[in-house]
Amino acid sequence: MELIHWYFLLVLLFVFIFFRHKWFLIPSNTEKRLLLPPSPRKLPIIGNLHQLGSLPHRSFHKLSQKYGPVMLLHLGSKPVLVASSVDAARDIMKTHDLVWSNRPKSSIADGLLYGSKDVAYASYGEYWRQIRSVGVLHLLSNKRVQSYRRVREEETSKMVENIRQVCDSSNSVINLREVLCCMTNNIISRVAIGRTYDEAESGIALKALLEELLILLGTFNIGDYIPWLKWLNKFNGLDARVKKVAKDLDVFLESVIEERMITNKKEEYRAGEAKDFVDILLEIQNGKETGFPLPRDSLKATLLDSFIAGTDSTYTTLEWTMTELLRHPRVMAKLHDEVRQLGQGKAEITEDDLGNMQYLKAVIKETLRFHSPAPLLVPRESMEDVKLLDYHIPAKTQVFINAWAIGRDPLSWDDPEEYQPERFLNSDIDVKGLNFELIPFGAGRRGCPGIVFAIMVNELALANLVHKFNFALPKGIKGEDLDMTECNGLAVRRKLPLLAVATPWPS
Ligand code: HEM
Repeated sequence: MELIHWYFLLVLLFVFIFFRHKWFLIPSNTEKRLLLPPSPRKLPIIGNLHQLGSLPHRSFHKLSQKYGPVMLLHLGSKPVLVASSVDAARDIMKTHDLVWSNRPKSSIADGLLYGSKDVAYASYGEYWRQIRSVGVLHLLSNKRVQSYRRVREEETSKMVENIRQVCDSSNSVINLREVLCCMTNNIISRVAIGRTYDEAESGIALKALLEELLILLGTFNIGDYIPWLKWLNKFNGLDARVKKVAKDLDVFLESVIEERMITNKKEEYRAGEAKDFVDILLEIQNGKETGFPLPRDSLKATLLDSFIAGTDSTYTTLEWTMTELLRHPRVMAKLHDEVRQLGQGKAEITEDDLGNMQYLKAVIKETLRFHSPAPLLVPRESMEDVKLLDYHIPAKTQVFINAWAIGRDPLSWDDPEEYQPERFLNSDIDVKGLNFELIPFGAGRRGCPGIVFAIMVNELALANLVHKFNFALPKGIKGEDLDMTECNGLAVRRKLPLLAVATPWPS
């Protein structure tokens, strides 16, 4: 055969192979064997975005009852997996934890956190490993968390005092959200920057600024899912809000750091007072202790992370706990008995007393099961093709793990819709990321490094509240009538703040 014919045949063969896969989409044998998870029908352009609803953890749960515990949605052009079973969660956060250790890009986080230089939003890689080790070893180690005991105890006492003052006034209805939020924010603020919101000269402005930071990070950004629509953010004001908050926060953080560098706060510490995050980060920024330098932007992003990750999630847990206690007088009475017996004769409960309060610990675990503040955890993204149970998951798929649905799965829990702390009394199940039926803090490499801190704040505050007061709902409201509607944000909280009447005990 002439050379020209061979050449012609070769071109034909090449065109056939190329078109078969790319254009005509006829699956090859390998592709035929790749089983993708079931998907609800999607619409052009928006995909399944219309099925998200205002409370995605609930919408996903409903969909998963039809499509199964692993389903693949498309939010705009992004493939998004929803995992709603213990096995799927374990597969992602344990068996294939490394593959799933990336976070999807968020342009809002990029804008607010110096290009996602913090721990929570940083992409997986050497930088994240370094910045996470700063958090785990220097800021949130058990020893360091212990060192902030005085801050927690002082702010808890202040909260009790504030409630007592309202009891003394004629209008004795207390906005519990407000007091719990104020206590938590003051603790985090003192630990991170060495002073409470109101001690800062621009106290009110800082409070509003941090609130706006959390709102923006909880905002759904269409541009992340339908990239060609990101121009919309110029017109709806989102881009401008992000820019303004980032700039104002930067001015504030720079002033905190500059002031510290001039006054060298280290020498001012009173005996027994713990170093705050600013001083610890300034000490290690040259890299002598860590082996890598800490640029100024990373330092500022890390400070912001403590406010973002540590405030709303913590006080929201306390607000849900008080809500459930007011709805369940039996549980409240049992908790009173334990705390008042162990706290007998004490002016206040300290962290030394918490070790024996088994029912108190069970109450907090039950709240985290029933009202996980981060019901879909923090999204992750696969870095390469990976198997999930029997399914093939392509690289760059985002995953939401529905911790809220897993916490209510009847396969794992008896009477899952009942608030029953007793279920944890003779059980080894904990929230630390080893029991995949209870994962309010996630698990694995990207699991929450603030668990010990968060649990200590919650236990101490709850113990002192029930030690010092009897709580009731305002006149005319019964526990069963309490509005339990949720509101979505960075943490899922009650739509309406919790109001209650407190009576000092012993009266
Ligand atoms: C009740 C309170 C809290 C809850 C429910 C909570 C929950 C979570 C969850 C679900 C994640 C994502 C885990 C994953 O992807 O597997 C996370 C990550 C994180 N949390 Fe918490 N958290 C709480 C308190 C705190 C506190 C007090 C701090 C620090 C002061 C903190 C710092 C962080 C950080 C830095 C990350 C990012 C970890 C990474 O991406 O490597 N959290 N948290």
